[in-house]
Amino acid sequence: MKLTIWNSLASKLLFSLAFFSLLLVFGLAYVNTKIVISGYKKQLQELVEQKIDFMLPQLSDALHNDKQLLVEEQLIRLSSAQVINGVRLLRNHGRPLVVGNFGSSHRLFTLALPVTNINGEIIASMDVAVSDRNFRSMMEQYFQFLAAIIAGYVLLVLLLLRLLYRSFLPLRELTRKLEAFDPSHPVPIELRDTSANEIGMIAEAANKMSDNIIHHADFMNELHKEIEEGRQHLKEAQQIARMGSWRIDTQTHDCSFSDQMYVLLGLPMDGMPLTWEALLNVIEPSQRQAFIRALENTAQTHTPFRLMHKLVNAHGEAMHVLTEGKLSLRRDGKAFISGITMDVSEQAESQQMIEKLAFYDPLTNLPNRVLMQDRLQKAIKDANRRGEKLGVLFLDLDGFKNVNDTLGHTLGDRLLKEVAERLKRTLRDSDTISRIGGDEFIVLLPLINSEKDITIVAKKMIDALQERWEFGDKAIFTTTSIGVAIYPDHSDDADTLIKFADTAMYKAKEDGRNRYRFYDTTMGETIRKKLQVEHEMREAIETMEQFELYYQPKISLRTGAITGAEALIRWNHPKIGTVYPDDFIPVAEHTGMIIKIGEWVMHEAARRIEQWRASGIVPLKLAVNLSGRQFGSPLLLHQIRTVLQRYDIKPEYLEFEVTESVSMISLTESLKVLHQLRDLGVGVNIDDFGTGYSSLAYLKQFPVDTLKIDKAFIMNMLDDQDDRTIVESIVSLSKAMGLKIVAEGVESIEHVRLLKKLGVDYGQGYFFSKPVPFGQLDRMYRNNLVKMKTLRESERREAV
Ligand SMILES: Nc1nc2c(ncn2[C@@H]2O[C@@H]3COP(=O)(O)O[C@H]4[C@@H](O)[C@H](n5cnc6c(=O)[nH]c(N)nc65)O[C@@H]4COP(=O)(O)O[C@H]3[C@H]2O)c(=O)[nH]1
Repeated sequence: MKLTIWNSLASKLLFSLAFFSLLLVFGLAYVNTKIVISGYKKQLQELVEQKIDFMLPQLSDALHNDKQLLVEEQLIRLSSAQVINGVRLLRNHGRPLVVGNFGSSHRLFTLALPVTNINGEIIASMDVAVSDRNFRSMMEQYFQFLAAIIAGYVLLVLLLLRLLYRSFLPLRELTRKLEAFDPSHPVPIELRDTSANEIGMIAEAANKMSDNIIHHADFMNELHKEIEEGRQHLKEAQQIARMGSWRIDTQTHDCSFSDQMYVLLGLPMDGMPLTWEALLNVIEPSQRQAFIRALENTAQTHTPFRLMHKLVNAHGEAMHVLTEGKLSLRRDGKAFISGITMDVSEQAESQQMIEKLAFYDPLTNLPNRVLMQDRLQKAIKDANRRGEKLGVLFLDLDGFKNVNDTLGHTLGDRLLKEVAERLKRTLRDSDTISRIGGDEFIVLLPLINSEKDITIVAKKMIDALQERWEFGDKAIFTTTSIGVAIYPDHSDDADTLIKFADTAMYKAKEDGRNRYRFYDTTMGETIRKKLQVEHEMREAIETMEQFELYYQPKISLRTGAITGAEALIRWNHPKIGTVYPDDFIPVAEHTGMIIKIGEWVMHEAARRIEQWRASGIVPLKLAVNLSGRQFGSPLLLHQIRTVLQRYDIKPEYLEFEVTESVSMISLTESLKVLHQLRDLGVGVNIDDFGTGYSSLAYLKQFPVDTLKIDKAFIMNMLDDQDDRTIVESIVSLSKAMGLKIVAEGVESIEHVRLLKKLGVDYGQGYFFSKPVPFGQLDRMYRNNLVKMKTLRESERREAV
């Protein structure tokens, strides 16, 4: 509403006040003037009447007596009074008598009086013209006074109006400020007039009110901020927790959802309300009924519900969710179910993962020991019920540690995965393959009738695992040892069966690896002994005093001369006596003690070479065996260099024997080490050739000059045509490749004859000499030198 002069209360008040004040003033002035005038007139009349009364007896008398002059005199005297203009006497007889200026316009009023005689009879009437002279001056004074009073009054009114106007000014300011007052952004009204009057009180009240509103607005703002922060916090919390909240009307199924719920369901937040049908649609069809039932049950029984179920959201993402809801009543009495839905896919996956980790090997995805034990127990029960046997096969890869040490764990892991795959391909679905740690696997073979069944499977596994493994440019050769225990033959207890299979596996390793062994009762003792050996070997390698190198000479089959010797370690055990390398090298290899032992062997052999040289004899070439772990050790080259330097011997007097299987674990790595050895100037032989299934094509790349044919072939070649064929082909191929050949295990003259016939260069075996202590070798060598010298001389003489 616009404030105008017409609707302004102040202007109305002011105008009214001004108008009524003036009306009052002028009214009062008018009345007062009237009173003053009438009072004055009355006074004048009384004065004139007094004068007339005073002269009236003489006038009456004069009239009565018709004394004209006296009458006139009387009238003149009367008219000479200051307040009388003139007199006119109207007699009953005769002409009117006028005295003075009766007709003057300055007459205030005319006083008509009867003139009576003493009898009371009217004898004349007299008109007296009362002068307005005094009246005028009196009235002038009166009006001046009145004007002064009115002016003063008007001034007073004006002052009052001004006061009033000024008093209303704060109200105008208040109006303006109230109009401008914005409750959403309130600012203090701050009216200046706070004087102690009604307006001041209003101003003060308005100030207070604005302060209160500001305070309230501040409070509301804070509250709003807090609510907003709370809402934001809730939103973020929902985002972080991947949790949406919702509300569903139990009757109409009208839904309302939080933003995160839309996100969760993969639906756009375009203002379109989410419907009950849309919600049901994303729930995994098989779980929809369960969801509806849970809601209905909550609506009926008022008990909260908690449901784990699956969703497939609008983006097609499947997720595990946890939905919880409870019944709530609105103020209007309507019931709805409010709740939350949380994406627990990660937790579900973690849970699955935990369960998987608890029961499965993460590398190969095979059952782990826990699950295998559980399955074994069940399988035992089944086998018991059906009266069948059950095979427990304990597998351990041969030389897996070498793979890990030389090629790294990544490749080791790939190998294990591949092993798992090959085992799966080899076995039936009903068989359980488990990895129980490291390179150890356990296979459960149910439905077994006899040992023969197990033997077939064990062989199949050995065959499957000894094939070449190729990983990029790396080819690995490895074999497997398997121990077998059978339910109920060996035990009816799961743990015992596993333990027995493990024991049998150790036996398979001891017996040369790449084979299987069935458990028998004597094996336990062997294992115990093995642990004992390990313990005692640890003590023995502290000083190395219990160890001794034996030497087995290598003989030239053409000349019969000793051309070298292989250093073979012996452990002179204080209680047991001589312990042969086959009984402790695998343990030393397994535990890593081989590195220290191998270093000692190199030193010992080098010391002997140096000893020969010092005594003036051309040293024999001594061959030192390198196990897989030594071959892959980064210390190997350093150790060899140290030895060569320390004993100051020529590298050509030292050679190293690496078994075929070790050298073939990884072609790339082996080639690298073999080249490094050749660069040092030391010789390298491939030992036990023929057992490792290596291809001669690979061998061609090896910087080696000698092959040692495994003694098993030599020892059997006279009786076994296959072995003989193998020997023949190794010899012919080696010759074609320009390699020297050493035949080990030469036990008889027949061996020698055949080997010579085949063209083998060197022989090593019991026929020539068993491994002997250095002193003995030394004597043999010196005698041989003499013999050779004599032979050469007689040959020379014969020639001459
Ligand atoms: N039946 C029969 N056997 C014969 C005949 N000629 C030699 N032998 C035996 O065959 C083995 C030859 O050594 P190897 O094949 O390198 O096989 C060696 C070698 O691989 C390993 N070894 C020995 N000494 C060391 C060593 O110092 N370091 C490492 N790493 N391994 C060693 O122990 C294995 C066994 O050594 P030993 O028990 O000394 O057994 C020796 C030797 O005594 C024969 O005509 N008939």
